[in-house]
Amino acid sequence: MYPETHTGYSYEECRATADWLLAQTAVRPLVGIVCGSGMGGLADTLKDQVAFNYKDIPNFPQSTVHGHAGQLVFGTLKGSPCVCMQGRFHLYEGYPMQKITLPMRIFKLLGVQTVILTNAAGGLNEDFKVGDIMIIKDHLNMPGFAGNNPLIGPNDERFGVRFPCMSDAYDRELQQLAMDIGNELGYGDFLREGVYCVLGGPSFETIAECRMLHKLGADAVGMSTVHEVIVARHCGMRVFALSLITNQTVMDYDSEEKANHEEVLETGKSRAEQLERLVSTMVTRIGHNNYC
Ligand SMILES: O=P(O)(O)O[C@H]1O[C@H](CO)[C@@H](O)[C@H]1O
Ligand SMILES: Nc1nc2[nH]cnc2c(=O)[nH]1
Repeated sequence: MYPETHTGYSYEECRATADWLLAQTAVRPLVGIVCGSGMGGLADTLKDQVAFNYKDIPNFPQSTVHGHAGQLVFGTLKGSPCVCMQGRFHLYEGYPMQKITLPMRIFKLLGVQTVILTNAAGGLNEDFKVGDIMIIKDHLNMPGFAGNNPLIGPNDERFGVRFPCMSDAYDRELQQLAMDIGNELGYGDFLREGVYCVLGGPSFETIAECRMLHKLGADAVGMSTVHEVIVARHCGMRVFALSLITNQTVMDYDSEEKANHEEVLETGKSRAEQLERLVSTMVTRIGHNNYC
């Protein structure tokens, strides 16, 4: 009934991967972090690191994109136990959605309660500037409109329900916490909130596509995060996500601007310090079991 590419990994295979990792580190992470393009420096801020190359982890895919190192790093952030993906997987790398989202189920089985995702995105909102950090409050799942959802296939109730709710995908308390911390850190001038739209990539958008996405209510566009969020919410983890606006999308036929991955990585570098401080401060203030 379900094509092979839709079956993903079984609960037992996910459990085996999680148990393999747990056997090799004493860290019991409550927070899982995913680093966006050019934002892998976040993982370097973890103390007492135990790092695994993706190629050594049973069932894990490999990172193929420049700016995604391909390591799973365990450690502590100001005393809080964390696990951090230094490099994520994207649909355009040729992996099925069930594979690019596998790490979310591994996070869950490692004991993670809160997932923090970061990404590089093109700004669609004309009020945004390159270097702005956008707290994601909602998403538009374009591949989902075409029938591509990471939860397609048989549902294993040990992970979650068949029809998970997504109107509360992005935890509102965590959004407020990020806004408060950002303001305390003096980031008010470049801290925004908005709607992230995912496309399959790897080609960047045409001018007509950018205009359409903006009209549909998207503030930023990228090629990741949403699938991970859906799987993380399906298995009951809290989610916080942010986009670094690495480039302004082209909306005007007279513009000479051209989207490119080098600019994306450069902007990542130039905001690395602030991003790391925002995320690490959040980690120290997130309460578990009783929320914030
Ligand atoms: O979403 P992350 O992984 O940050 O990467 C973003 O940057 C790349 C394009 O430059 C695409 O992969 C896009 O999704
Ligand atoms: N799709 C898309 N992804 C990005 N990632 C970083 N910038 C962009 C962009 O402009 N478009």
